[in-house]
Amino acid sequence: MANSNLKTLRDSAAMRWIALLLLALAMFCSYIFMDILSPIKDLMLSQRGWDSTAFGTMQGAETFLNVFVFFLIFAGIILDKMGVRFTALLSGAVMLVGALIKYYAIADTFIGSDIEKWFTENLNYIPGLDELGVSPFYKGMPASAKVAAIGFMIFGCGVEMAGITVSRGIVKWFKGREMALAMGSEMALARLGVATCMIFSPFFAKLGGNVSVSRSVAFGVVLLMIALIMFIVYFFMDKKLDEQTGEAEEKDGPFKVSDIGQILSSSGFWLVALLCVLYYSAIFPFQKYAVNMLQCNLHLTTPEKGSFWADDSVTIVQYVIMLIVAAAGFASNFMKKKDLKYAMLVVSIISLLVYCYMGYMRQSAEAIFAVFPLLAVLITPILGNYVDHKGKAASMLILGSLLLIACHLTFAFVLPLCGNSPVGGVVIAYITILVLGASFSLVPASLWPSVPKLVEPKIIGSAYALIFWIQNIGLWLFPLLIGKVLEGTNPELAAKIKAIKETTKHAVEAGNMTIQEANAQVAAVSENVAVSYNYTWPLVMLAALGVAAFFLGLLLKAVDKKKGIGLEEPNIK
Ligand SMILES: NCCCC[C@H](NC(=O)[C@@H](N)CCCCN)C(=O)O
Repeated sequence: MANSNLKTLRDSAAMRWIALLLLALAMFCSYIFMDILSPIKDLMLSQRGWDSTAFGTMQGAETFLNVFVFFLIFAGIILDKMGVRFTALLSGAVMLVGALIKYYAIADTFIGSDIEKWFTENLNYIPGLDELGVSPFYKGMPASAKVAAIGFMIFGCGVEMAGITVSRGIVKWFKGREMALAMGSEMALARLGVATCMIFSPFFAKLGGNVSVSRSVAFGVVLLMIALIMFIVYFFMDKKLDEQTGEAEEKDGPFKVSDIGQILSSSGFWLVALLCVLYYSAIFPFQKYAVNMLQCNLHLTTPEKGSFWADDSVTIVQYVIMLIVAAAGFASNFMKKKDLKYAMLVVSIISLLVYCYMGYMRQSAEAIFAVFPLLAVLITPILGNYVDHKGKAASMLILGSLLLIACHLTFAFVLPLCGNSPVGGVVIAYITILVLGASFSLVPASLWPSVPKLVEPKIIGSAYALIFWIQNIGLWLFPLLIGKVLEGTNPELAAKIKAIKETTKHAVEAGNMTIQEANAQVAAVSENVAVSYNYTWPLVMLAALGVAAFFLGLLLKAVDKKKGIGLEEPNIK
């Protein structure tokens, strides 16, 4: 250490922020993998023969073990018993194992393998769970979707465990210092991960003109290897810190069953946990379908191959502009001089507008939707700072819910009217997505820092684990429900696929068509069906979640006033 007065690693600002960078980069990579298939739902339908229900079931599997096998609760116990660095390594390894299984399911080698055959015939339900309607598999689910679901379940355990571990790690390194800014920065980088995924997943899938969905998943797997390396480096920093402080590990809040009772008896905790599950259920599951929703509503016309806007290098330029938006916006938080702060913000906003223009010119739903997490990258730390100094967390939760309702209703009822007006449609889509991005900054920036005001410091880790668990119930259920509502409200599309499958099957049996020709016809119809869904009802369902979150927000504000919880008070007095 440069300064001999510094006693431990965490006393050095540089070391503290390096520790945060390692944890946040690991989360950045995990958030990329989390949504790796979301922007290529249309390709999964056309290349792997999935339908919306298979896609929704597979996506929902991510939270299955956390919710029904209570893995998140165990993760909390492991974290409190074994400490941050061990749990970080464990979560990194679990994420990687799950990702490798998912990669195998999507890989070309899986097609026609014995494993595919076995999974086609077996694992049609889990005894007991099927009766309850919570089985992550069903009869007729494509084998690749079943195996991908198994991989995604394991990944889901790792990523949620990592989420709790990183939060606790930040508390360990930043307690009494710039903790809210550190948490906001970590979330901002995670959002950048989602934006990166929206651009690079389709980019890799379509690289060089030939479509390969497994290439996107391979990209995610490589990133998870990097995440594991980040956790390994963090392991040594954390160990060094403990050697310096003389602490064996964080033992200040061990998980005890009696603590759960204490947490569950707090009305404020319940209101925040319910608001969290309602709000996040209308965001994360939506994110998995948003690109397809835009494709279905905007009738985008991909630029001709060989034209300037269709070139792969434009994607890279657009990503660099995205990094400028994020870096300038993020840096503005640290500028002491007001002029410099505003200059950074102006650079960030101008870059954002350039980014939006490029997204329009490329007619790319993925690039258009990528501004959603991008705005959150820009303003989550700013709002976190606001909560730290000015408070108003409960009001921000209410405002965030109102914006959520307005956005989902606009997607449901206004966007479909703009399909024939290419510029109008894209402009409305951009504005709505940006407003949704603002909502997605308001709620997380105020919700997560409010939890320490609701429970004793000793049980904060357990409280986060419980909120994550309750939230995961919604994150499991809603992708599934969106898929089902989508299929249910678009019966003619499912019938179209069934009809072409039957017609081509008969033609092949009669010797009038080769299997290749039949597959090509099915793929062509599937491709057309994939961009023809009417998303009105799934979106109305998500808006209804926003309405419930809004009323809970009002109730929380009233309870806060009555009980003096201090949610409207600044964190730093
Ligand atoms: N330091 C704040 C941690 C919470 C961030 C929050 N993430 C979650 O709530 C995860 N449980 C979500 C996992 C998503 C699963 N698809 C966030 O706002 O990202």
